[in-house]
Amino acid sequence: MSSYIELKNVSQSFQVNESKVTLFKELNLSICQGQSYAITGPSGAGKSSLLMLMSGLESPTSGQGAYVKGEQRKSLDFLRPDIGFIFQQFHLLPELTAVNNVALPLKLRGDKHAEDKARLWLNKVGLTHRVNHKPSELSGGEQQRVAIARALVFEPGFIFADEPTGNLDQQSATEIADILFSCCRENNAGLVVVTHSEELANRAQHIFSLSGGKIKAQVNDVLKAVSC
Ligand SMILES: Nc1ncnc2c1ncn2[C@@H]1O[C@H](COP(=O)(O)OP(=O)(O)OP(=O)(O)O)[C@@H](O)[C@H]1O
Repeated sequence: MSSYIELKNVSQSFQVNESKVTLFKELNLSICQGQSYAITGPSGAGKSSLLMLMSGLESPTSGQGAYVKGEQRKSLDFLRPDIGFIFQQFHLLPELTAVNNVALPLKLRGDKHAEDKARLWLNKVGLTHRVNHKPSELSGGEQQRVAIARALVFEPGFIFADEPTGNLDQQSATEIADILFSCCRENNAGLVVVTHSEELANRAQHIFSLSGGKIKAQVNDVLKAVSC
């Protein structure tokens, strides 16, 4: 059963001291499971804020978000068990080895096979030889591979990635993008990537350009995009 995230007439603003900062007004968009999306736009346009709204981790000032699964339409609060997050700074737990970082989300869900599954995912992202290394003993690209394995290990319906290649050299960035897009495709996960990289954005089936509080949605003609 395919599912999607819907944002309807969503606006976001912040009160900072005496002044009100409006990031965007009345945006409408959908994110479908199994499809890939990039959010681009200038610094400060509100890309990360939009990612937080889509994932249900923050609430909009006005408008509604919904998580639609077949006939069921729920609030975005119900999306939480079904999302994985990847950040520019990796955010791995420094005291845990790669395998324990990846196993953690499964252990928190009470999965008895957590470590076996974590090893399988580290194998998929090409880190079989680094399973017992701690983050400080890994390169930036390797840490991001661990973060991808950790985000995908419990097979969530949606993956959100905020500048996942921002800290990496060109070759590592390309390898990470290959792994991220192919793993999401294999798992039929929806993928939303915030990026300043045109190269990364062009890998997505849909591109949202956010600027001046408005969003422009484009379908990537080179890749096959389908509606939910
Ligand atoms: N909780 C908050 N309170 C006040 N202002 C906020 C809050 N969250 C974000 N902002 C402001 O909203 C603006 C947009 O931030 P956001 O991180 O979403 O932009 P961005 O497009 O992702 O930028 P960048 O490309 O530089 O990462 C910024 O000016 C930021 O300071």
